[in-house]
Amino acid sequence: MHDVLLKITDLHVSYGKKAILRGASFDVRNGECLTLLGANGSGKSTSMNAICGFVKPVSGSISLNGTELAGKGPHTIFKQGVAQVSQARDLFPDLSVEDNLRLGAMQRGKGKAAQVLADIYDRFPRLAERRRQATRTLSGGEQQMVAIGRALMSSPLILLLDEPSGGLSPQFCEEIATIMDQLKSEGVTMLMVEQNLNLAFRAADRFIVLRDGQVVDGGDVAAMAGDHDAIVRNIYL
Ligand SMILES: Nc1ncnc2c1ncn2[C@@H]1O[C@H](COP(=O)(O)OP(=O)(O)OP(=O)(O)O)[C@@H](O)[C@H]1O
Repeated sequence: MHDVLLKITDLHVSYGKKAILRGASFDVRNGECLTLLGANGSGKSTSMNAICGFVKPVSGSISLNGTELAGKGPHTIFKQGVAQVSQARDLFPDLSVEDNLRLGAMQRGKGKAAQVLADIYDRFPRLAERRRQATRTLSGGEQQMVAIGRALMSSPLILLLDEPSGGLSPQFCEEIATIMDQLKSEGVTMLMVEQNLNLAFRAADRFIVLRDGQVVDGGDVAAMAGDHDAIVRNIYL
């Protein structure tokens, strides 16, 4: 097993003539949670979308366990083991919780999917209780759990989370943080974009700061000993 699971090297992404990522390089190590920080428009979501194949890079490398992903399509990248937690709004609102979860299994055989589904219900008892309910009738936080559960159904090598706390109450942010702690203790590798700095620093092992499409700062969260002010200043410079 490589120490580095995902290696991004000199990544350039443009929308039309507008360069958004301008030589971004960073690694995600096996089993860690890395958080991408940066001001609005610095290229965080673009980085996630390039890794998932929704946006094609102009140049640079995205390597997963030594396999090149840059230029491949979203379906191929998903099959290689990269699962993005969709926003809750991307769920199928009229389908039941269970049907939404099952859609995440795609590649799995029937027996394996049933086992993974059982594991997800163990992890999210709240979803088990609501398995037959139409997803639109769930609260925002519960829908976010379905989105995380659906991504986990493919047993990914790396889970990408774009704003997992988006619009949730403090109580649900806490629940999401607990879920992420649990995933980390199980060795799930995660890459996260999160504007809620409390959640970002609580869940992450390491952080990087993007500015104008380049990585300008980064380090271990634990080494900061709770002193986040300097990082915050660096984000919003
Ligand atoms: N599909 C697109 N077409 C054209 N420009 C885009 C597209 N998607 C994003 N952009 C632009 O690219 C820049 C970076 O956007 P991106 O969403 O990556 O930033 P971000 O760091 O995630 O910001 P935020 O914190 O506001 O979500 C922005 O200026 C945005 O307007």
